[in-house]
Amino acid sequence: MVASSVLGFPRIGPNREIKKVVEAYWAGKTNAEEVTKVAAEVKKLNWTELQQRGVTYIPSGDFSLYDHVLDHSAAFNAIPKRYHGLGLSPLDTYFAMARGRQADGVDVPAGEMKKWFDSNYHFLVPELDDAVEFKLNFNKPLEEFNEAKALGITTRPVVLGPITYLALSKATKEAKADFEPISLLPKILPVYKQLLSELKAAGAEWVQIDEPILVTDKGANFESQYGSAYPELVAVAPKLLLTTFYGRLESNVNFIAKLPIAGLHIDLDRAPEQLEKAINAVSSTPIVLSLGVVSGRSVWKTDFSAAIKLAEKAISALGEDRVIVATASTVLHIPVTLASEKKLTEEQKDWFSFALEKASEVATIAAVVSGSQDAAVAAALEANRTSIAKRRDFEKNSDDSVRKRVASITPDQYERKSPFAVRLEAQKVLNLPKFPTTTIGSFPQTKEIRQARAKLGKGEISEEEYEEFIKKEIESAVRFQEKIGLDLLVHGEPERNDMVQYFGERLSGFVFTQNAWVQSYGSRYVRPPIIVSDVSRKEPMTVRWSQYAQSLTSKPMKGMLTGPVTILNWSFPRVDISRELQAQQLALALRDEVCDLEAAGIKAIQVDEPALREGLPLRRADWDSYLNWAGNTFKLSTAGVGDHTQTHSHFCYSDFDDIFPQIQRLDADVISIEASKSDMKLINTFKHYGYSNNIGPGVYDVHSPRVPGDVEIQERIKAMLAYLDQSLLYVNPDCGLKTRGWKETEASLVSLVQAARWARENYV
Ligand code: MET
Ligand SMILES: [Zn+2]
Repeated sequence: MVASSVLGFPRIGPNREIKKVVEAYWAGKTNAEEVTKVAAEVKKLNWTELQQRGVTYIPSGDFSLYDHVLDHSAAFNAIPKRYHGLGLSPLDTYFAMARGRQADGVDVPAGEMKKWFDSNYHFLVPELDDAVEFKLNFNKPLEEFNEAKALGITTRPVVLGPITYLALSKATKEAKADFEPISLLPKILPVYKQLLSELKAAGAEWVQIDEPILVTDKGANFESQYGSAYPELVAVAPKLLLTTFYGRLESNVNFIAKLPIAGLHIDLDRAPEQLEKAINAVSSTPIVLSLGVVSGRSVWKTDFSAAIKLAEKAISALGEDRVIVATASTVLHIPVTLASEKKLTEEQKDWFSFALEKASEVATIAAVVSGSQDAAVAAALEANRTSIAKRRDFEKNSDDSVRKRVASITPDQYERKSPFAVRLEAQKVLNLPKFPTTTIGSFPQTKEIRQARAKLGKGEISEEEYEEFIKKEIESAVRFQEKIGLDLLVHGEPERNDMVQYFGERLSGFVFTQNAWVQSYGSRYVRPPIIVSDVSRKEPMTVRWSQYAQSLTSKPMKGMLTGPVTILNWSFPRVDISRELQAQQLALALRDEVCDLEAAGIKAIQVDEPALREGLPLRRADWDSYLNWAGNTFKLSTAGVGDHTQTHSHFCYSDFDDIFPQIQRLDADVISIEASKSDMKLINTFKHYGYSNNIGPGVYDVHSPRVPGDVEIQERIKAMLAYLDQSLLYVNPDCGLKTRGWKETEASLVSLVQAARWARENYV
């Protein structure tokens, strides 16, 4: 009998229960007991659902109140010094690491957040040095294993593997210059051994140990570490299933198959071609092969026939007992269940499958390849065949005018009319001072704004009343910026529920869900739209609001758009046509919008591409092709304007060092880029590559409620000016302010404006 498994499950709760309780806790409206209680209910529900759907291996230990990498650091006592001795409870220390804390005389910034592999999930980067004293503060997988056991449910605990954990870590500021976190492997292993042996003693048969670093180019560097660490772990652990996901192992499979592990999981959604190599690598070993045939990243229904073919191939080589049918990765990246969607048409619903439905898929596929004669299994197989065939039919409806327009794109459409130096002169019409201050676009999305939007949705207020409300919000954002003395203004984006959803709702080709939330970071969840057919613009999407905002002030107003690559990366894309083609369609729609904004008198237009970096393939060999089409689509969307129009772009959340030259290639007149949390690591990048257009590295972290002082901002400006041309430096925060409150927004921006004034006086 072939077993089935799910590698990890969304931990947000079917109705965003975790967000609600955690935010209430932060606001002082509830206590730690209540948080634990709600978390227990969500875990119970997840386990029960997976059990009912017939999944053989159900994950535990993958739950988190904020981030599973942060949980791991807290459990292993990798708590940076700045959080010691603050007199906080363990839970408050944990949240201080996650989001900083500024209360009751305590003032500590949050840790750095980075994108988790090539996804839109963010993890807290562990900070390590030789002084770290690893010890097991708590055994989360064990606690959850026992929690499930008490409910009568046997689970397979999930642990983040030691090599991936260390490879994702960074050195603290205090670390020796040549310190590499991986050097701590001998020091961390005893703690892993304790964790694993406790699981064994508690009766866990298997443990899932996640080592996704193996699908990146870095993975191969760690061959000797895998070779030394895993035999030690295996000696004391339950059976270890080493899991790799999000990409291909390439030759790493050869050394991994030599480890004394009991199972190996490979991602066959992202890399179906690696099956054969994996079978060959494990065939002469006792290793069980877990086949990731059901995507954990896509919301489209799995084509059973393709999955079955892969599974049958493995079974014929290894036998039924050595094959598991699994999700390709955790299904954390997709919404909880299709059952919550009441507004999708029956046709649309039939195309998709969310986390719970994917669980049913793995169970069904496993049953089919085990030769099940069950009528329900046969019916599910038949239903899948019909759904897939219907979707294939639908895919034949392409929008000919869009396809033709894409096919006739010419190279000159990617380029601005004149080089930057000429544009810089022409853009003096904006009348900006030296060190221009600006923000990234959004202002606080207050309760009032969310309520007004909800009321409009429920029909409790009319379209006109809503518009009046938005106008007032824009007006007060404009007055606020004038009052504190910002130079280049924004309208504040009060009309936008989300920077991608807003555009998706106005373009053809998307469908929307009501409750399909996925975790982006901590309590921030997003509801990505789904691209289902060719994309085009029906009418201008933002011009009216930008024009209105500009009419209120004599200062220049930035138009604000989300770029093609970000819309694509933060949506669930189609899987029947290439991502490149989808991005081109988006770019043409945005190009029209950019030109319309210019025609409406908007002198500066920002096209945000925060997700450009996360779409970067995990293997360097695949980078050029991605960067080429992604960069081109950005350029296509912005290059239609005249020299006097200032184009901006914005990037955040990630390491930009390695793609910095590509950002230069985009040729935006101004870029703003997140910089404050990575300890100004970007500074080194500037030193290395330089930058020739205007640039505003963020001077403070907006993902934390902490308020920076003006001297702190001055220091950052000073540091940046060591490598950047003072005539090209902009002063702005790291990102938009939508998740912040007004109080801290005002205090922080006042510091920012003061710091820019200081710079004007000190750099003449
Ligand atoms: C995640 S990047 C956000 C950019 C957007 N313009 C904002 O300010 O919200
Ligand atoms: Zn941003």
